[in-house]
Amino acid sequence: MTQDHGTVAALPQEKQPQDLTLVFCRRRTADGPEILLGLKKKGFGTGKWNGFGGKVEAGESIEVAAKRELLEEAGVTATKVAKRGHLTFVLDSYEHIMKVHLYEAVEWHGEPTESDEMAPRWYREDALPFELMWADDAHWMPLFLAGKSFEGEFIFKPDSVSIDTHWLREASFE
Ligand SMILES: COc1nc(N)nc2c1ncn2[C@H]1C[C@H](O)[C@@H](COP(=O)(O)OP(=O)(O)OP(=O)(O)O)O1
Repeated sequence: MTQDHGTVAALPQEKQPQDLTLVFCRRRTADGPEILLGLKKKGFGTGKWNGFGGKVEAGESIEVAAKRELLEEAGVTATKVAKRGHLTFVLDSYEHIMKVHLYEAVEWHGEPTESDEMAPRWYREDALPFELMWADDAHWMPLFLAGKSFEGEFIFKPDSVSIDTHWLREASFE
């Protein structure tokens, strides 16, 4: 794990924070564990494989928002989720500082179904398409897959593709 904590650049003053969610479902198969990713079809991050999530709406709890976005985007109902990450993202191409609340769906049901926003697909956890995912994912996903919880900040370069500075550390959300 990279430990740049303390050396990361100051967050931009002109951007307001915005809460977003990101949820991952997992399953065990005869070939090993798999994780559900979705190909983003429109909006921010189009063309990337990611978990399911979006902005928390006014008056909505973060956990309710996480479950709502999973249902809207993948047709999957989560009855129990566990907070696994708190990640801050800063990109020139996004007007807010993203505060992303990352969850694992611990209990869920429903067959993943394509929506207007995401096309879901199960991936083996040892064969994730990191080259088609956000650059930060390669840093924290190993912690997620190992069952750990974490927090961190990722400040992207002006291209909004590669990471300029970051820190990442294990954390507890109990
Ligand atoms: C920059 O790095 C990122 N990495 C990862 N793994 N995920 C990210 C990154 N930046 C954003 N995300 C996630 C956070 C959210 O789950 C989505 C973005 O949400 P979106 O803009 O699609 O929110 P919605 O409310 O669904 O959008 P609409 O307002 O268009 O309905 O990406």
